[in-house]
Parts: sequence; C-alpha cells; structure tokens
Amino acid sequence: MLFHVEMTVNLPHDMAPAQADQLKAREKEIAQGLQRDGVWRHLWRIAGRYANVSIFDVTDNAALHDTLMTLPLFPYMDIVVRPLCRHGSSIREDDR
Ligand SMILES: O=C(O)CC1=CCC(=O)O1
Repeated sequence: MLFHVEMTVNLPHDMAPAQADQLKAREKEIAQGLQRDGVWRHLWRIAGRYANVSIFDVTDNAALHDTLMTLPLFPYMDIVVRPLCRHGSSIREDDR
C-alpha cells in the first residue's frame, strides 16, 4: 500500500546542538536504508519549512506505523498520513 506522509519536525529550542545533530544523522541513516529497501519511495523537502512530503510503500497501516516509530525524530514530529490508491487515469506502471 502507498501512503502520502507529511512530517513536520519540531525540535525543542533548548535541545543541545550535538544531540540534534546526532538525531539528524541517525534519521538520515535509517531514511536512506528504507529508501534502498524500496519502503521510502519518495522524500521531498517542503520549501521553506522544516518538513517533508514522503511516499511510503508498506503492506498495511500497522506496518507504516511501525516504520514511522523507528525514526529517531519520531518523538519530535507531527505526522499526517493519507492512504493512497491508484488513480484510474494514471498511466504510470510503477504506482500499483
Ligand atoms: O528533515 C526532515 O524532514 C526529517 C527527515 C526525514 C528523513 C531525514 O533524513 O530527515
């Protein structure tokens, strides 16, 4: 199943820069692993915001939840999930 996921990062202003850098580095490592595995299909920065729009490809809602919970930034993100289904007019072969 495909999911449109919007993540907004809200790091506490008083978080030590070293801790923030460590969280971001670990987040990047996990995000790139999930992309290599085909789970995190798209990752786009929303211009002008500390937020992203992503497409995840997982088996079901629970799998998406479990995946998102593995992200080191999860405790600091507001996440909006929209389940997707194929559009009848789409000509793409890779969005099933
Ligand atoms: O910077 C973000 O939007 C949060 C994030 C997702 C994957 C990553 O490396 O950072």
